[in-house]
Parts: sequence; C-alpha cells; structure tokens
Amino acid sequence: MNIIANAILGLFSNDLAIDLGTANTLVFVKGKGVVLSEPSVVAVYTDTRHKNRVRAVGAEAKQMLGRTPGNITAIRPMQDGVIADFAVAEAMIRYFIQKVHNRRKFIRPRIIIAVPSGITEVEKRAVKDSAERAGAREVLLLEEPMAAAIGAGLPISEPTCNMVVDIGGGTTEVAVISLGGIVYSRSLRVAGDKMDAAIAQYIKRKYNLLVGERTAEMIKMTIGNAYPDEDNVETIEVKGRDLVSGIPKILAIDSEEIRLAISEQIDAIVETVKIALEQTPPELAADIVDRGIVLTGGGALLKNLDKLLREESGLPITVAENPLTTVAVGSGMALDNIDILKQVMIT
Ligand SMILES: Nc1ncnc2c1ncn2[C@@H]1O[C@H](COP(=O)(O)OP(=O)(O)OP(=O)(O)O)[C@@H](O)[C@H]1O
Repeated sequence: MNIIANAILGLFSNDLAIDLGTANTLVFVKGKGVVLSEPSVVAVYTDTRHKNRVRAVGAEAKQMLGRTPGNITAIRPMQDGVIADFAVAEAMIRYFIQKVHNRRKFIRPRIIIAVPSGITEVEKRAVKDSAERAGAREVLLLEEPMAAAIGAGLPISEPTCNMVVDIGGGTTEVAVISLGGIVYSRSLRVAGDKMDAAIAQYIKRKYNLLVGERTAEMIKMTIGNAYPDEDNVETIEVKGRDLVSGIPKILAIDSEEIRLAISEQIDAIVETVKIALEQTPPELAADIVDRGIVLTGGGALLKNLDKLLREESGLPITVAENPLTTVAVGSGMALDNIDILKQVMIT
C-alpha cells in the first residue's frame, strides 16, 4: 500500500531538487530524475527601455557570453558557488522552475537546494530568498559534499568514513562523511573557473592574444591535463585577438603549456585534500586508506587529475560515474527519501 501511495505521490509531486552551480544548474524532479541541465547564465537587456528584462537563460545565454551587442549583457549570477547577483539568480531559478513544470505558473514546489559547505548565514538567506521569490513553497538546504556522497552511492549512514572531493566551476569541496554527518569539510574557492581565467591570462601574457572565457574553458576541456605526460603532448588551434595589432589571429598551443598554466589551481586543490587528510581523526583516516577518495563535479573530468591525486596521497582515487550530475542526483535522492532528508538537511 505504502509503495503504491508513494508512487502516486511521486507522480503528482511538484517537488524539485536543484544543484544551483556556478557553472551549471541541474534540476531533479521527484519521480523523474534529472530533467534539466543548463549553464548558469542569463542574458538581460541593458538599454533604458527594456532594462533588466531577460533575453535568454541557460544554453542560449551561454552562447552569448562575450559576444552580446551593446544593449544585452550575459551575466553569470553565481560566483564562487554562491549568489552574486540576486535579481538575476531569481530570474534564472524562476525560468528553470517554469521550464520543468511546462510553464504552469501556479505550481509552488518544495525545493531542496545544494549549497557549498562553507556558505555563510547571509549567503544561505540569499539562496532561500531567491528560491522563495522565484515561486518555491518551501526551501530546504543540503550541503554539496553530502549530496555528492549520496549521489555517488556512498553508504553515508554507516559508521565507516567516506571522503568526497567535488570540483565544480566556483568551488572545490572536500568533505569527510560518517554516520550521516559531515565530520570535516573545507570549501576552497578555486575550481574550474579559476583554471579558465589562468589559461586566458597565460595566453595573453605569453602570446599577446586575447581569448574569451568560453575559449579558455574549451581549451581546458580538450587538452587540459593535471599530470606531466611528455610522450603524449597534444596541441590545439586557438583563435583570439592579437593585443598589439588588434587583428584576429590563430596559434597552436600544447597540453604541457596548459598544464603549467593551471598548475597553481591544481596545487591548491591537492593541498586542500592533503590538509583534509591530516585533520581527519585517526579511526576515520584508517577507513579512507581502505575506501579511498571519490571525485565528483565537472572538474573531476580534467585529464589525469585522479592520477595526480593518487600519486600525491598514495590512496585509491575513483571518479564518480557521472560527475556532472552527482550532486543533483544525490539531492534528488534525499528528496525522494524522507529519512535521508531528515538526516542531512541543514538549517
Ligand atoms: N572534461 C572536462 N575537463 C575539465 N573540466 C571540465 C570538463 N567538463 C567540465 N569541466 C568543468 O567543470 C566545471 C563545472 O562543473 P560542475 O557543473 O560540477 O560545477 P558547478 O556545480 O556548476 O559549480 P560549483 O559546484 O562550484 O557551484 C566547469 O568549470 C567546467 O569547465
């Protein structure tokens, strides 16, 4: 009876779980799974007549980053994992809620949102307010590393210890989880975005070539590498604007250059993992030696980051099956299971 009742409730529920990320926003609908995954970008008008009216959201708006005409600007409302532009974040959340509910405006869902573990009270309030104003009936918060651990299928409620490293666009979250709680966590505001900025900066300084953030990200995703691999050096053609002549130019860049360009960010991530290991209580550290560390978030897809961490820590390192959706799936699983939710929700 209970199973049938739950299934019916699931079918008709409006409840959502949102991974409100710096780079991507994912929406999980109860009973359906992840139904939306779009870049956290909003294009708004800037001219006085249409000021702040939304022109595009998500993938369409991301296409416009760095290439908008004078009266439109493409904004990323999330910076370093938290809301930097309230009005725009609210417009984005509202758009996504309406999109997954097929634009039926009267639906006021209960929403669970994954937030970085280092988030301040003010930042928590900002996330809640934005979601409430965007139409949520009730907003529950869950820490990203906990959501990542649930999504990666780790046994969070057992008295064994699990370590998760979630590398997103704005933040890297390192957490040690045991018995349904976070025993230790550290949130570093260095992740994919700062790698992109470092790549653009390197190309500007070395070649006098200006490239946009989308190009820098594409370079990272194509030939980025965390571990020296001189036998397999890859090259890519990069298009940008010559700083001296002002004329568009193409040049070839190789993976070793990119590895060095992002080494400061990679070192910061490795250092944060090492500090977490040092601060983990001995009983739990013994579990990590056996169980290793799970990597999630889009940054986990950076080539050979697992290899580097394995070498630096001497521990088994695994990359979650779908690192880009782990947090959304974990938040959704919490939404689907009230016992998990009660255990892991934060206030
Ligand atoms: N193949 C890849 N190689 C390297 N980096 C990648 C790859 N695919 C995605 N990324 C990076 O992953 C990041 C996005 O990851 P994710 O969607 O998990 O972050 P987010 O949840 O939006 O951010 P945050 O958790 O910081 O709020 C981006 O910086 C993106 O460039």
